[in-house]
Amino acid sequence: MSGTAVSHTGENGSPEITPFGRKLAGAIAARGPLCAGIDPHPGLLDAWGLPRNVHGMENFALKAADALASEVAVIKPQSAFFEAFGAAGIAVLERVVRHARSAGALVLLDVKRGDIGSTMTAYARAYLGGESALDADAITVSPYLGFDSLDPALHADGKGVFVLARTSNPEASRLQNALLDNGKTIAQSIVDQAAGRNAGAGPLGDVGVVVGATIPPGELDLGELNGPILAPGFGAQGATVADLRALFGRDLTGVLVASSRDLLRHGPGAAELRDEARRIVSTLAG
Ligand SMILES: O=C(O)c1cc(=O)[nH]c(=O)n1[C@@H]1O[C@H](COP(=O)(O)O)[C@@H](O)[C@H]1O
Repeated sequence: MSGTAVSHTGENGSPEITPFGRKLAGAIAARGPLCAGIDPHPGLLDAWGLPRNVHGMENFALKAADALASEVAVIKPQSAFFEAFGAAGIAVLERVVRHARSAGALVLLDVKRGDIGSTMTAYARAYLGGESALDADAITVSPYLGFDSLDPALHADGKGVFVLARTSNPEASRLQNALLDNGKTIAQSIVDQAAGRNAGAGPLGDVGVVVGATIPPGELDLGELNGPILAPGFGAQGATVADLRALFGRDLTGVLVASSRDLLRHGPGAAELRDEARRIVSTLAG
């Protein structure tokens, strides 16, 4: 279930790469649909009794990864909090990514990248290229340079993307619910383009979308997506399990529920972090 992409030998004898969607479906079946965010906020460093410097951040991030990566399906480090410390912070991020993958979690690196195709190729190499020190299983991407500009990341073998469609923040609605000339909202058009890439894949395609758990039900038609949905906004941003069910339906198949601050505030004890992760998974199943 971990980041190891090559799992079988294909008919022609060459290694067959397990698609990200299949790995994710297996991870969710085994561990539940929780995506644990690792967001080393200054306020959380204070709460864990750690200094607001790169050493405190390193201690926080490695402790959180160590406690949670053997428990949850997906670990989502938020790159911004690591980048804030420059090269030393990126070095910590590299360790977190490696450590979480080797403990059996899939790593969704939250970098929200998006650029013209040739630059996107470099981003894909940085985050989804097997040779990179930041090689993750999936990344978050922004489609505002055009969905097809994301192609280099969409074509990375065995890797996944989560495309921002309808984000959890209150400022998002005006732009993402704006109507295109075909009468669809921008958010719906992004979902539909992701669905086009996932057609025929099973059990889940590799192209996920980000839909905030905080948005009102009924805005989006996700019925044809055939891919995973990352739902941030649960916990610290106010969304509840009832909100998730109202938005995505009773059975949350394919929905990866993300929590960062609300989960991490249960640290620094590893047992407390794991207990809280288990509690969330059981409420999502019930
Ligand atoms: O892509 C994301 O993960 C994301 C998308 C979105 O719509 N809203 C959102 O909050 N996020 C990220 O999810 C995390 C939310 O953290 P908490 O609110 O502390 O659970 C942050 O790392 C955000 O950058």
